[in-house]
Amino acid sequence: MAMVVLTILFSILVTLLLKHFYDTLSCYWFTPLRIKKIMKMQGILGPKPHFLTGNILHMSSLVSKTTSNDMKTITHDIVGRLLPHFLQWSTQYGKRFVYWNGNEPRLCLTETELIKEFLSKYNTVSGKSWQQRQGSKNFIGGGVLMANGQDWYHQRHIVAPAFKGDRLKGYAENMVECTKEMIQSIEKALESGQIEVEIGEYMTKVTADIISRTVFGKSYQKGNKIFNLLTLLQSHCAQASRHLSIPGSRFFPSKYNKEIKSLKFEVDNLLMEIIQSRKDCVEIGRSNCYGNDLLGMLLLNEMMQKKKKRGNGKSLNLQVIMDECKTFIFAGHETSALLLTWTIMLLAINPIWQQKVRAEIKSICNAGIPSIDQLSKLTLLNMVINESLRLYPPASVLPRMAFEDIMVGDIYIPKGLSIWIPVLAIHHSEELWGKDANEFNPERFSSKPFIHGRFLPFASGPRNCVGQTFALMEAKIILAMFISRFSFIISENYLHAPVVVLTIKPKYGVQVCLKPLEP
Ligand code: HEM
Repeated sequence: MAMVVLTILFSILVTLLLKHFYDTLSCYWFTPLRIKKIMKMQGILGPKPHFLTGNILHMSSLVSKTTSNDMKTITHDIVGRLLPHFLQWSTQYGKRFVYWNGNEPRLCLTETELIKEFLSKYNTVSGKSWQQRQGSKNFIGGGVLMANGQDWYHQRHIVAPAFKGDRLKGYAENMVECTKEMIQSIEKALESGQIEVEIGEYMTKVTADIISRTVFGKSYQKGNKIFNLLTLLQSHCAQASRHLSIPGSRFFPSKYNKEIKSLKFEVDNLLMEIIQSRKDCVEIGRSNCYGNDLLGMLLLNEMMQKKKKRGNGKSLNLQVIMDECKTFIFAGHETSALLLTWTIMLLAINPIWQQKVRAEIKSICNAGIPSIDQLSKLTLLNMVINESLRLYPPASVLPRMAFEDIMVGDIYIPKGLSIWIPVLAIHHSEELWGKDANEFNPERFSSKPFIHGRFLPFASGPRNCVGQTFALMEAKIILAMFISRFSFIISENYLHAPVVVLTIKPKYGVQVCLKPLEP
């Protein structure tokens, strides 16, 4: 009898091992070969990939070469510096080519019509690849940014109302308060004799305060702590994900993997404490709502859906609620800080535009603080923000994987192929923007008809940035208040050295010399 049981167990083990072996082979060998063959048949070629690493090593060596020196002058011609592999491969293979990010094949797409079609039509059958999800799993988990298919659809519908109508307007007060604090701390620095500041630090702090208050409301101090831990966690995850193309690397007991585990535990505990105390307050009757912030909205949704016994409404479980909070902190912070930092750099080197925008703010807003209704009247400021997002889009590329076979225009995209949209290159394309594509010219956003698919700082289609209106409202409030309080020029110490570390950053920050203006 024992022998029979052992034989059965052994057979199960062997079957599982064989299946695992076949899945690994299929993931690293058969599927990539199949995709390569299909693309070749359509005349879409690309650089030869290496086993496991694909074209990653070649890309990193090109990028480290082009970014090893700082730029000699402040020019916005940065595609060759940040996406040298794109320039090389598009010259060699044309507008469409396939390259390999490890074992993940990626089709580069720059044709605006095809981008528009892909981003508007295929949101539930395309999404974030295993590599992308794995790389961010430990710091944002399964929140809306990394969710796919029906899970994404469901989560998007739950979080989207947080960025609409009165709820959205309700965040303005926080934004003004946080900006006032930031301005006071700059004034203090100037009073102490400083004439120059690294403006990126202030923008990072103010956007962190705003997002912590938006997500956690009154619990924002704990929120700030979570924010700091998440920042550390994100950088560890970025280090660890460099080895993701090696099978099983995520299980190695490396220094990073150990620290990731303990940081994640700490963040989740802090989040759980906040959630539990809100739930307790409602349960014992000390409060009649879960809070007027984003977390409160998610908890209310969870409670209402649970109550709907017969309805088929799905609720978010606690882990997803925690992941959603982390997602908003991650997605809504660095991008906004960078938009503000690059815009201030652009205005610091373009004094005429700085004066024009200041005059506009003065003529529209009382004491430089815009009300919600005044925001839409700040047209010059809006044009400057768009031009800044065009030249320095915080998210320089958009990768999405096809989970089913699809047709985009005349291209047959097999399941498992990722579409890679090089936003930065599209934003700097002379073919799409004209001869002055690399110059700062906000006028281009004044009247020219909008060509769909060529301006993608927030992606587009149903899976665009859900926080776009929040981000633009925040940017206008902060910039309007800052510009009307200080005049500024770029410091001699500023070195122009944009780099891509997930987003486009100024390598050494942006140093500006400030002069307070009369209120
Ligand atoms: C200037 C600021 C911002 C920029 C340039 C930006 C850009 C983007 C882009 C390009 C995407 C699509 C990413 C992809 O699919 O791979 C995205 C998605 C997203 N963004 Fe933003 N974002 C900004 C600010 C914000 C803010 C302030 C929030 C929240 C408060 C936010 C929340 C999100 C979320 C949750 C998603 C995922 C949406 C989905 O997949 O349905 N973003 N953002």
